Amino acid sequence: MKSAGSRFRAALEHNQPLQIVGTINAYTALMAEKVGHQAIYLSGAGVANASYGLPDLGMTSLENVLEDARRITAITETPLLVDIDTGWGGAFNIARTVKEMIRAGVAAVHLEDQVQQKRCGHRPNKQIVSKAEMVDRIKAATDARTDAGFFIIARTDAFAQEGLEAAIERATACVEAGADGIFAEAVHSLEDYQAFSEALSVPVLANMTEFGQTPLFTLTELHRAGVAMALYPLSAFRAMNAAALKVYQCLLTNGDQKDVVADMQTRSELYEFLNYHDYENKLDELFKQ
Ligand SMILES: C[C@](O)(C(=O)O)[C@H](CC(=O)O)C(=O)O
Ligand SMILES: [Mg+2]
Repeated sequence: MKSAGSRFRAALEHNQPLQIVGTINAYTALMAEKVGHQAIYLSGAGVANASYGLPDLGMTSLENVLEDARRITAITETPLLVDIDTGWGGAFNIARTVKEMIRAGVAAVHLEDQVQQKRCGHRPNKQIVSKAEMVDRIKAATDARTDAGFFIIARTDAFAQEGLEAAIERATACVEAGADGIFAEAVHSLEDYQAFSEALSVPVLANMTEFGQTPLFTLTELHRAGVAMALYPLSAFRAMNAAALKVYQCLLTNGDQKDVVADMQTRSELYEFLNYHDYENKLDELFKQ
Protein backbone atom coordinates (compact mmCIF):
# COMPACT_ATOMS: atom_id res chain seq x y z
CA MET A 1 0.00 0.00 0.00
CA LYS A 2 1.35 3.41 -1.01
CA SER A 3 1.85 5.98 1.75
CA ALA A 4 -0.97 8.41 2.48
CA GLY A 5 1.09 11.23 0.98
CA SER A 6 1.64 9.30 -2.24
CA ARG A 7 -2.10 8.59 -2.44
CA PHE A 8 -2.75 12.33 -2.13
CA ARG A 9 -0.25 13.05 -4.91
CA ALA A 10 -1.91 10.43 -7.11
CA ALA A 11 -5.35 11.94 -6.46
CA LEU A 12 -3.98 15.36 -7.38
CA GLU A 13 -2.55 14.01 -10.60
CA HIS A 14 -5.84 12.42 -11.65
CA ASN A 15 -8.23 15.22 -10.69
CA GLN A 16 -7.81 18.79 -11.88
CA PRO A 17 -8.85 20.53 -9.75
CA LEU A 18 -8.92 18.00 -6.92
CA GLN A 19 -11.93 18.60 -4.67
CA ILE A 20 -10.97 18.30 -1.00
CA VAL A 21 -14.00 18.06 1.25
CA GLY A 22 -14.21 18.75 4.96
CA THR A 23 -15.07 15.72 7.06
CA ILE A 24 -15.66 16.79 10.63
CA ASN A 25 -15.47 13.25 12.02
CA ALA A 26 -14.89 9.62 11.10
CA TYR A 27 -18.47 8.95 10.01
CA THR A 28 -18.67 11.89 7.62
CA ALA A 29 -15.31 10.76 6.21
CA LEU A 30 -16.94 7.39 5.45
CA MET A 31 -19.82 9.11 3.66
CA ALA A 32 -17.48 11.32 1.61
CA GLU A 33 -15.43 8.29 0.62
CA LYS A 34 -18.42 6.14 -0.30
CA VAL A 35 -19.94 8.78 -2.57
CA GLY A 36 -16.63 8.97 -4.40
CA HIS A 37 -14.53 11.83 -3.06
CA GLN A 38 -10.81 11.39 -3.66
CA ALA A 39 -9.49 13.62 -0.87
CA ILE A 40 -10.82 14.73 2.51
CA TYR A 41 -9.98 17.50 4.99
CA LEU A 42 -9.81 18.04 8.71
CA SER A 43 -10.42 21.73 9.37
CA GLY A 44 -8.71 23.54 12.24
CA ALA A 45 -11.82 25.63 12.72
CA GLY A 46 -13.84 22.42 12.61
CA VAL A 47 -11.82 20.73 15.38
CA ALA A 48 -12.10 23.86 17.54
CA ASN A 49 -15.83 24.37 16.86
CA ALA A 50 -17.13 20.81 16.74
CA SER A 51 -14.88 18.91 19.13
CA TYR A 52 -14.28 21.68 21.69
CA GLY A 53 -17.06 24.25 21.22
CA LEU A 54 -14.37 26.93 20.75
CA PRO A 55 -13.79 29.64 18.16
CA ASP A 56 -11.02 29.28 15.57
CA LEU A 57 -8.48 31.43 17.42
CA GLY A 58 -5.52 29.15 17.92
CA MET A 59 -6.79 27.57 21.14
CA THR A 60 -6.54 23.91 20.14
CA SER A 61 -3.33 21.91 20.40
CA LEU A 62 -1.39 19.42 18.28
CA GLU A 63 -2.76 16.60 20.41
CA ASN A 64 -6.38 17.82 19.98
CA VAL A 65 -6.06 17.84 16.19
CA LEU A 66 -4.13 14.55 16.07
CA GLU A 67 -6.87 12.80 18.00
CA ASP A 68 -9.51 13.78 15.46
CA ALA A 69 -7.15 13.01 12.55
CA ARG A 70 -6.41 9.52 13.89
CA ARG A 71 -10.11 8.71 14.16
CA ILE A 72 -10.48 9.51 10.46
CA THR A 73 -7.35 7.77 9.18
CA ALA A 74 -8.31 4.65 11.16
CA ILE A 75 -11.46 4.20 9.09
CA THR A 76 -10.59 5.36 5.57
CA GLU A 77 -7.77 5.13 3.03
CA THR A 78 -8.90 8.33 1.32
CA PRO A 79 -6.00 10.76 1.71
CA LEU A 80 -6.55 13.31 4.48
CA LEU A 81 -5.31 16.92 4.41
CA VAL A 82 -5.02 18.39 7.91
CA ASP A 83 -5.01 22.06 8.94
CA ILE A 84 -2.03 22.45 11.31
CA ASP A 85 -2.55 26.22 11.74
CA THR A 86 0.85 27.76 12.60
CA GLY A 87 2.44 24.41 13.46
CA TRP A 88 2.11 25.06 17.20
CA GLY A 89 5.43 26.71 17.95
CA GLY A 90 8.98 27.12 16.74
CA ALA A 91 11.07 24.98 14.38
CA PHE A 92 11.26 21.94 16.68
CA ASN A 93 7.53 22.05 17.39
CA ILE A 94 6.76 22.25 13.68
CA ALA A 95 9.10 19.31 12.99
CA ARG A 96 7.36 17.29 15.68
CA THR A 97 3.95 18.23 14.27
CA VAL A 98 4.94 16.96 10.81
CA LYS A 99 6.36 13.69 12.15
CA GLU A 100 3.30 13.06 14.31
CA MET A 101 0.95 13.78 11.41
CA ILE A 102 2.80 11.26 9.24
CA ARG A 103 2.72 8.72 12.08
CA ALA A 104 -1.05 9.30 12.33
CA GLY A 105 -1.53 8.34 8.66
CA VAL A 106 -2.21 11.88 7.45
CA ALA A 107 -1.41 12.57 3.77
CA ALA A 108 -0.90 16.32 3.70
CA VAL A 109 -0.92 19.41 5.90
CA HIS A 110 -1.19 23.16 5.48
CA LEU A 111 0.97 25.44 7.57
CA GLU A 112 0.20 29.17 7.68
CA ASP A 113 2.05 32.44 8.16
CA GLN A 114 -0.19 34.02 10.77
CA VAL A 115 1.09 34.84 14.26
CA GLN A 116 0.51 32.13 16.90
CA GLN A 117 -2.59 33.93 18.16
CA LYS A 118 -4.20 33.27 14.80
CA ARG A 119 -7.65 34.07 13.44
CA CYS A 120 -9.89 32.62 10.78
CA GLY A 121 -8.42 33.62 7.42
CA HIS A 122 -11.61 35.40 6.43
CA ARG A 123 -11.80 37.71 9.47
CA PRO A 124 -10.38 41.23 9.70
CA ASN A 125 -7.22 42.23 11.62
CA LYS A 126 -5.19 39.11 10.95
CA GLN A 127 -1.47 39.48 11.64
CA ILE A 128 1.26 37.66 9.80
CA VAL A 129 4.88 36.88 10.61
CA SER A 130 7.72 38.13 8.39
CA LYS A 131 8.50 36.38 5.12
CA ALA A 132 11.80 35.16 6.64
CA GLU A 133 10.00 33.61 9.59
CA MET A 134 7.49 31.89 7.33
CA VAL A 135 10.30 30.51 5.19
CA ASP A 136 11.89 29.11 8.38
CA ARG A 137 8.57 27.45 9.26
CA ILE A 138 8.41 25.78 5.85
CA LYS A 139 12.04 24.66 6.03
CA ALA A 140 11.42 23.13 9.45
CA ALA A 141 8.37 21.30 8.08
CA THR A 142 9.90 19.99 4.87
CA ASP A 143 13.13 18.97 6.62
CA ALA A 144 11.13 16.91 9.15
CA ARG A 145 9.44 14.73 6.52
CA THR A 146 9.94 11.03 7.26
CA ASP A 147 7.97 10.10 4.12
CA ALA A 148 9.05 11.74 0.87
CA GLY A 149 5.45 11.52 -0.40
CA PHE A 150 4.03 13.60 2.47
CA PHE A 151 2.56 16.77 0.93
CA ILE A 152 3.26 20.11 2.62
CA ILE A 153 1.19 23.13 1.64
CA ALA A 154 2.28 26.62 2.64
CA ARG A 155 -0.71 28.82 3.36
CA THR A 156 -0.24 32.53 3.06
CA ASP A 157 -2.63 35.00 4.64
CA ALA A 158 -0.57 37.91 3.25
CA PHE A 159 -3.04 38.98 0.55
CA ALA A 160 -5.34 40.75 3.03
CA GLN A 161 -2.61 42.95 4.52
CA GLU A 162 0.05 43.20 1.86
CA GLY A 163 -1.76 42.65 -1.43
CA LEU A 164 -1.31 40.34 -4.38
CA GLU A 165 2.31 40.99 -5.33
CA ALA A 166 3.71 40.61 -1.83
CA ALA A 167 1.61 37.47 -1.28
CA ILE A 168 2.97 35.92 -4.49
CA GLU A 169 6.51 36.86 -3.50
CA ARG A 170 6.03 35.14 -0.14
CA ALA A 171 4.51 32.08 -1.80
CA THR A 172 7.49 31.90 -4.18
CA ALA A 173 9.87 31.99 -1.21
CA CYS A 174 7.89 29.15 0.40
CA VAL A 175 8.18 27.07 -2.77
CA GLU A 176 11.94 27.68 -2.80
CA ALA A 177 11.99 26.45 0.80
CA GLY A 178 10.38 23.16 -0.30
CA ALA A 179 6.61 23.70 -0.11
CA ASP A 180 4.74 21.24 -2.37
CA GLY A 181 1.71 23.48 -2.80
CA ILE A 182 0.41 26.97 -2.00
CA PHE A 183 -2.84 27.84 -0.24
CA ALA A 184 -3.67 31.40 -1.28
CA GLU A 185 -6.00 32.44 1.54
CA ALA A 186 -8.87 34.88 1.26
CA VAL A 187 -8.15 36.18 -2.21
CA HIS A 188 -11.01 37.86 -4.00
CA SER A 189 -11.10 36.93 -7.65
CA LEU A 190 -10.30 34.39 -10.34
CA GLU A 191 -7.68 36.84 -11.64
CA ASP A 192 -5.92 36.61 -8.26
CA TYR A 193 -5.86 32.81 -8.47
CA GLN A 194 -4.64 33.01 -12.04
CA ALA A 195 -1.79 35.29 -10.95
CA PHE A 196 -0.75 32.82 -8.21
CA SER A 197 -0.91 29.78 -10.46
CA GLU A 198 0.99 31.48 -13.29
CA ALA A 199 3.75 32.69 -10.96
CA LEU A 200 4.21 29.40 -9.10
CA SER A 201 5.60 26.04 -10.18
CA VAL A 202 3.49 24.08 -7.63
CA PRO A 203 -0.25 23.33 -7.30
CA VAL A 204 -2.39 26.18 -5.91
CA LEU A 205 -5.27 25.62 -3.49
CA ALA A 206 -8.44 27.75 -3.47
CA ASN A 207 -10.50 27.86 -0.28
CA MET A 208 -14.20 27.80 -1.17
CA THR A 209 -15.36 28.42 2.39
CA GLU A 210 -18.83 29.90 2.63
CA PHE A 211 -19.67 33.34 4.04
CA GLY A 212 -16.06 34.52 3.63
CA GLN A 213 -14.03 36.86 1.44
CA THR A 214 -13.85 34.59 -1.60
CA PRO A 215 -16.83 34.07 -3.95
CA LEU A 216 -17.95 30.46 -4.40
CA PHE A 217 -16.44 29.75 -7.81
CA THR A 218 -17.36 26.69 -9.84
CA LEU A 219 -14.87 23.93 -10.47
CA THR A 220 -14.72 24.92 -14.14
CA GLU A 221 -13.92 28.55 -13.24
CA LEU A 222 -11.19 27.43 -10.86
CA HIS A 223 -9.78 25.07 -13.45
CA ARG A 224 -9.59 27.88 -16.00
CA ALA A 225 -7.75 30.04 -13.45
CA GLY A 226 -5.15 27.29 -13.06
CA VAL A 227 -6.25 26.19 -9.57
CA ALA A 228 -5.24 22.60 -8.74
CA MET A 229 -7.08 22.04 -5.44
CA ALA A 230 -10.55 23.24 -4.39
CA LEU A 231 -11.19 23.11 -0.65
CA TYR A 232 -14.65 22.96 0.95
CA PRO A 233 -13.54 23.01 4.59
CA LEU A 234 -16.79 23.34 6.52
CA SER A 235 -19.57 22.97 3.95
CA ALA A 236 -21.03 19.71 5.28
CA PHE A 237 -20.47 20.84 8.88
CA ARG A 238 -22.44 24.06 8.33
CA ALA A 239 -25.28 22.08 6.75
CA MET A 240 -25.24 19.53 9.57
CA ASN A 241 -25.41 22.31 12.15
CA ALA A 242 -28.41 23.93 10.51
CA ALA A 243 -30.16 20.53 10.34
CA ALA A 244 -29.41 19.75 14.00
CA LEU A 245 -30.67 23.16 15.12
CA LYS A 246 -33.91 22.58 13.26
CA VAL A 247 -34.41 19.26 15.07
CA TYR A 248 -33.70 20.73 18.53
CA GLN A 249 -36.12 23.59 17.89
CA CYS A 250 -38.78 21.29 16.50
CA LEU A 251 -38.62 18.99 19.53
CA LEU A 252 -39.13 21.96 21.84
CA THR A 253 -41.88 23.56 19.81
CA ASN A 254 -43.84 20.50 18.70
CA GLY A 255 -43.07 18.06 21.48
CA ASP A 256 -42.17 15.41 18.89
CA GLN A 257 -39.90 15.01 15.86
CA LYS A 258 -42.46 14.04 13.23
CA ASP A 259 -41.99 17.23 11.15
CA VAL A 260 -38.26 16.61 10.71
CA VAL A 261 -38.09 12.82 10.31
CA ALA A 262 -38.13 13.25 6.52
CA ASP A 263 -34.89 15.29 6.79
CA MET A 264 -33.11 12.52 8.67
CA GLN A 265 -30.74 9.91 7.34
CA THR A 266 -32.54 6.63 7.93
CA ARG A 267 -31.27 3.75 10.02
CA SER A 268 -30.73 1.64 6.91
CA GLU A 269 -28.78 4.43 5.19
CA LEU A 270 -26.62 4.78 8.28
CA TYR A 271 -25.99 1.05 8.39
CA GLU A 272 -25.11 1.04 4.71
CA PHE A 273 -22.31 3.57 5.21
CA LEU A 274 -21.09 1.71 8.30
CA ASN A 275 -21.11 -1.70 6.59
CA TYR A 276 -23.19 -2.70 9.58
CA HIS A 277 -24.56 -5.89 8.08
CA ASP A 278 -21.09 -7.25 7.28
CA TYR A 279 -20.21 -6.86 10.95
CA GLU A 280 -23.44 -8.48 12.07
CA ASN A 281 -23.03 -11.39 9.65
CA LYS A 282 -19.52 -11.93 10.95
CA LEU A 283 -20.88 -12.05 14.46
CA ASP A 284 -23.52 -14.62 13.47
CA GLU A 285 -20.87 -16.71 11.72
CA LEU A 286 -18.42 -16.58 14.62
CA PHE A 287 -20.91 -17.31 17.33
CA LYS A 288 -23.36 -19.76 15.70
CA GLN A 289 -25.74 -21.36 18.15
C1 LIG B 1 -9.82 26.70 6.13
C2 LIG B 1 -9.86 27.13 7.54
O1 LIG B 1 -8.56 27.43 7.96
C3 LIG B 1 -10.36 25.99 8.44
O2 LIG B 1 -9.91 25.92 9.59
O3 LIG B 1 -11.22 25.23 8.00
C4 LIG B 1 -10.80 28.36 7.79
C5 LIG B 1 -12.18 28.18 7.22
C6 LIG B 1 -13.23 29.17 7.69
O4 LIG B 1 -13.15 29.67 8.83
O5 LIG B 1 -14.17 29.41 6.96
C7 LIG B 1 -10.12 29.60 7.23
O6 LIG B 1 -10.30 29.91 6.05
O7 LIG B 1 -9.39 30.26 8.00
MG1 LIG C 1 -8.00 26.83 9.81
